[in-house]
Amino acid sequence: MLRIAVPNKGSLSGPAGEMLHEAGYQQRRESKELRIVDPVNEVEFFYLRPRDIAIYVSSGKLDIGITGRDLLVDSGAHAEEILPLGFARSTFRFAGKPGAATGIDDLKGRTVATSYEGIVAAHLADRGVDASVVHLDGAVETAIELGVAEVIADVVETGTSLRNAGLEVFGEPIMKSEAVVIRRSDAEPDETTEPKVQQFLRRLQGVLVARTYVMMDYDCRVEQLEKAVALTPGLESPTVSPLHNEGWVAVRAMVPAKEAQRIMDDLYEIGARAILTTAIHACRL
Ligand SMILES: Nc1ncnc2c1ncn2[C@@H]1O[C@H](COP(=O)(O)OP(=O)(O)OP(=O)(O)O)[C@@H](O)[C@H]1O
Ligand SMILES: O=P(O)(O)OC[C@H]1O[C@H](OP(=O)(O)OP(=O)(O)O)[C@H](O)[C@@H]1O
Ligand SMILES: [Mg+2]
Repeated sequence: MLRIAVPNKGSLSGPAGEMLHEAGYQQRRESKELRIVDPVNEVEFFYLRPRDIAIYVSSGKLDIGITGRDLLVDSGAHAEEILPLGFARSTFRFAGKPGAATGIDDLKGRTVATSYEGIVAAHLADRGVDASVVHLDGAVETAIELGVAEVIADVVETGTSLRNAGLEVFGEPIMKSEAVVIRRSDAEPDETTEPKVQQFLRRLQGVLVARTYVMMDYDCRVEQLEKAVALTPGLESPTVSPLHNEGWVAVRAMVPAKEAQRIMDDLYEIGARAILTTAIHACRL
């Protein structure tokens, strides 16, 4: 049975559960459940604090886990990222009152408050900046107003929390994060676990593809086929089938969802008709 760590709370928890559900795995029915077994898929899910997941996975007691890249790096645990998942995207940045600092060199001798002490201390050390780091559990934006620190380093998504606290980012982004699947760094692939891990990754990749692509179908004249195929090259190559009316073909290809409307306009321009897009619910590439 594959043992997988899933975030039990916070920004990662909801989207991780949804992705696993879309990938066909049973998920817990209520938020207080700490572990469940999915007997059909032979997987056991452990619902753990996102911050602890890399530590469990590095211990080797759990095979893989879902966490944030920033949390993985911050933990310093002996685990590595094996698949980015595209949700809980954020940037990790320094911020302060307007004009408080313009770059990392201004932090010398000052105090930085953060929930990600590992990332901040390593970043400062890398750049040879001698500053103090104060660890806070959350709501770090308030630390400046209350005089605990002059500068903070925190997760920024929309920037609303910083704006509400009258703070501005400064310096280069420290890191970009998103949800990731992790496993122990020196995991020795064994014959029973490895195929299950690969199957799990293929299922999640299938969800990612189904979220990013749509299926496009259209009819076009044979003379326009090369131009049409250039607009919809598909992953390998599009499917082209004859139509009952001679001189016409039906074409089917996957296209990026974000570009679907533009591609439909371009296909129409070159004479394609009956252009349809449909959602993809699951996929194995
Ligand atoms: N507003 C946000 N938008 C996107 N990702 C976020 C946001 N806040 C936190 N994250 C990401 O979520 C992970 C942190 O999860 P964690 O559950 O510890 O914090 P949280 O979402 O702030 O929840 P809580 O503070 O309730 O514990 C990190 O990978 C972080 O980058
Ligand atoms: O740029 P934004 O869209 O405002 O998002 C970033 C904020 O979201 C998270 O806070 P959360 O609400 O989880 O509270 P916390 O600080 O207690 O973790 C994070 O710590 C930032 O404060
Ligand atoms: Mg938080």
